[in-house]
Amino acid sequence: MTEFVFRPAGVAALDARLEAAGLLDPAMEEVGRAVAEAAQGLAGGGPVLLLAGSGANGGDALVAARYLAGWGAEVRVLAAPSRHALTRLNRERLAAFGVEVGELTPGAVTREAWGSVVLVDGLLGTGFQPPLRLELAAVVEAVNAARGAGTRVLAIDLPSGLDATSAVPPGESVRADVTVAPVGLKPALLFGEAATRAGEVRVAALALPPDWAAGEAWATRPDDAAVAALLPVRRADAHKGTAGDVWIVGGAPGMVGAAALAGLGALRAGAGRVTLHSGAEVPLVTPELMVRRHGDPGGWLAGTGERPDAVAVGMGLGPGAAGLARTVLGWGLPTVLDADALQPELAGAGHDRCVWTPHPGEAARLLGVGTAEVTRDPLTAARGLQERFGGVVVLKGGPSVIAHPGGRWVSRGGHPGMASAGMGDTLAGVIAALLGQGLSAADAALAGVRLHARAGERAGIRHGYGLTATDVSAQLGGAWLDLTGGAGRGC
Ligand SMILES: NC(=O)C1=CN([C@@H]2O[C@H](COP(=O)(O)OP(=O)(O)OC[C@H]3O[C@@H](n4cnc5c(N)ncnc54)[C@H](O)[C@@H]3O)[C@@H](O)[C@H]2O)[C@@H](O)CC1
Repeated sequence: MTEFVFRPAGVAALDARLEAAGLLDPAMEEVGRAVAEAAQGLAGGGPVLLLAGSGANGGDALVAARYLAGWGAEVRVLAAPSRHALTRLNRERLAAFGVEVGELTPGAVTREAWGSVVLVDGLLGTGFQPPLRLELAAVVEAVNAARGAGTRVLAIDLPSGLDATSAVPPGESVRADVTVAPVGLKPALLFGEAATRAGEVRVAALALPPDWAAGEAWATRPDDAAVAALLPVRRADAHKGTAGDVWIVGGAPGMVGAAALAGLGALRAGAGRVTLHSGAEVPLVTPELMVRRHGDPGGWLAGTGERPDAVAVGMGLGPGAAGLARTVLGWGLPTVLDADALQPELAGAGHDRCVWTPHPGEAARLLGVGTAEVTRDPLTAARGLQERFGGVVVLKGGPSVIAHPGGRWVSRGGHPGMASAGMGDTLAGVIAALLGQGLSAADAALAGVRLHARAGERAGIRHGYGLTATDVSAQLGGAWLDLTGGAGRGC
């Protein structure tokens, strides 16, 4: 399922539409039921403690308590006073089930958590405005202490205390084992330290009018079927001339490995022919990679009339890369700009066939901000880069963000072993290969990132944290088959 990613403003807008259509009550009912089902699965028949805050997040918890009580589970409920109409209504409905609702205090949480197998955190969701007020801070501490003593914690929408938009928790927050997110994900569930506090994230789909969720989403996370549909299908009479002629422009003395890795990535992602243009002597990484050395690569690029189907420029290129990149951009061909070609002076030079592939440090350089600002909110950073540089931006990370003129995608998968030098060079080659096979810049970026991540997952099984970019390249063909469902498609 392709998932939506919302910011609080999008959630509020969706709520307003639901309310205007008289659908907010059924929506909260659906969320509560999904939470109850997840809690029941975790509790295995044991007692469940539900904590309800003063907003709609608390309302979700009260609905969940009603379902659990109706299914015969032992439920304990502690709730804050609320002025939220639907939350109050659901508290009244719960009373009809004979469930007593206790006052939400840190002491009560500690007491009631004792013997509870699962604790449901419905304290705060997208309506949280940091910092956490003192009385709730102590409740959060009590929740985490209960978890430390063995109670499983299920958060509704977000672990309480996380700022929905930020990868950096504003302070202490609930640490959850499972988070059930209504309608879609929030950035905090995807990125950085915040995401590590959410545990396993499950999206609870709601019955909404078609297009409502898409209309309010800040980004989407496409599934593998959507990515597979982008990959080219070859005819039986395909030959190297139809599979894309790719150039890699990179490699300076002492930095030739980066360009060689990009070349290898392009070959393994199906490019028909890959030529590495370099100002340095490049080692033979594989005989299929053609290497052309130029005394003055910039001069040669400026003068040559030869043109490939796609170019990747910048890997290991060193100083002067911006000038070379500008020349290549001037050709208007499908182009990947990576590493040293990612220079602020190229702002506005992008065109609709180019893909910029910065990691957070490079993105910070391009935006003129600190790296922490980029990693705190990668979706906003990627959008800012796309607006400033044009084309498509892949902001690399776990997960990566792809910003294109129509919106933003968040990638899936990958492996922590991919945190090693050379991975980005391989990715640049992969995206160039897909461009060379006729994909648009946005599609090549999305499909390239997912292929690379899938190859990393495969390589990770064998090599764990010791996996290298070369290992990932070697798995690209298998990753392609995983995504498309087998060999020979279309032949
Ligand atoms: N469209 C959707 O996605 C739906 C969302 N629902 C739920 O609605 C939630 C959002 O509800 P609300 O907007 O009512 O917001 P929340 O329930 O997240 O929080 C609002 C409450 O928290 C309190 N609060 C805010 N900042 C605080 C702080 N720093 N310290 C202590 N207390 C603080 C406020 O006083 C307010 O009472 C979502 O997270 C989700 O759980 C569902 O109920 C229905 C459908």
